Amino acid sequence: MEGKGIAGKLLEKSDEISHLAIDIGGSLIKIVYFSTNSKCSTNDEAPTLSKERQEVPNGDLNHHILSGRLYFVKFETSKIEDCIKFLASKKLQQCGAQCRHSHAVDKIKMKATGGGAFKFADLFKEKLGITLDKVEEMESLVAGANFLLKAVNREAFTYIGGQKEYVQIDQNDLYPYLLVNIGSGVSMIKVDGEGKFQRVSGTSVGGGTFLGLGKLLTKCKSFDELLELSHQGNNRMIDMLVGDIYGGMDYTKIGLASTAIASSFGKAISENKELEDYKPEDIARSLLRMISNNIGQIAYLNALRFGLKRIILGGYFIHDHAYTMDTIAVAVDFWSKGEAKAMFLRHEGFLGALGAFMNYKDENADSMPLQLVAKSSSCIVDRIHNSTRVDENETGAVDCRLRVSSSFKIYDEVKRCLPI
Ligand SMILES: Nc1ncnc2c1ncn2[C@@H]1O[C@H](COP(=O)(O)OP(=O)(O)O)[C@@H](O)[C@H]1O
Ligand SMILES: CC(C)(COP(=O)(O)O)[C@@H](O)C(=O)NCCC(=O)O
Repeated sequence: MEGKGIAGKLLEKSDEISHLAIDIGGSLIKIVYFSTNSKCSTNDEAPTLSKERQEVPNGDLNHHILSGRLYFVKFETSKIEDCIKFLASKKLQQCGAQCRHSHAVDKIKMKATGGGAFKFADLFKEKLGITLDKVEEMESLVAGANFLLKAVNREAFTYIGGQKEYVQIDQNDLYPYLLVNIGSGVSMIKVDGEGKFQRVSGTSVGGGTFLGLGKLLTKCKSFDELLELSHQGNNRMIDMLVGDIYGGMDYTKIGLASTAIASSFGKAISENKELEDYKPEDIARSLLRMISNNIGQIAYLNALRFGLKRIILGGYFIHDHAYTMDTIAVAVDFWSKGEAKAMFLRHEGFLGALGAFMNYKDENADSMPLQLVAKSSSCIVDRIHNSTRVDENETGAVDCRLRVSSSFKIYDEVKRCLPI
């Protein structure tokens, strides 16, 4: 990863990283960083920044607006060494070193969330001298989702009949909603406002289950390979359909079409076949459908439980994947009889990291939360739709402005965030 790939290229172009937050999950590490795209100075002076003094709504002139971009990078948690190398990469260290002041190494803090913020705290300290400043995982997911829904243009969309339809949600009509985060496992959170939420349910049958079972059953080596394989498959070869049980007929009395799945993987019981007799692509398809369907159903039941009409889906499992989104959306629509809507997010995998990022405080301004404002035309890098290969370690950079107090020096934050 070091020096290679999109993330490496981005860093070369964007030397001035001011804030960086990390979400270390069971499967993936997600990093969000803000960069002003300006050069670090070569002496101890503050770097030249493209900052403007700008009047803010409350008449307070003591703030700078830093223009820049939010970048999104991911690594596999099992390859945490790559992530450590990335953070310690020469470019970052150089920038930190050039901006060096008197901060003690043990003062360097980085906002971090996810279980790995606990599990790998010692590793970060040992390898990078960074203390992980932990932000609670559910709190981060909610803060990240709220930010995206409120601030980023063309972020939320519905997926119906193979079509994405972007939804601009009225900020006054955002709450309540059900946030369903499909990571290794699944968390379901009822969100009632900024910082107002309750984790109402969850299931251990999630993204980790798909990848774990998929690897065992198909010999695929990676998530992308498994998704790609699922494209070519036909789940009917393995799933037992209503028609298989009802002699090709619909079960009209209870509203089940003959093509509906009666039992996921059900055909495998009735035939005298071994695993090798099934095509890996059919298994992958059936597995993806089973897990997506199940999550869609549990999400709907929880929405029903609390009278929620809007279900927002996040987590890297979704991965902008057409079949996954379609299955979940159809499941929610089917069980709710059209009453509830499933919505997806462009930056679905980065809710936790974004939320941890939002947790930075401007220590020069009475510890006010940093104010991050996405520019209106923030869809910089659109992802390849209908493809399972969004292979770059980076997705959809977002143009942003960061409002900080005038006494804030960007290099202070660089020192706080990065190894020096
Ligand atoms: N490149 C990848 N490697 C592994 N899993 C991936 C990858 N891309 C997507 N996934 C899916 O995303 C899930 C992890 O989602 P994520 O939101 O990052 O959860 P976590 O925080 O538990 O790591 C995996 O279990 C897998 O289903
Ligand atoms: C424990 C977790 C919050 C960890 O988050 P993750 O790394 O999976 O994103 C999540 O895996 C989860 O909610 N699992 C489901 C546990 C349950 O409710 O049964």
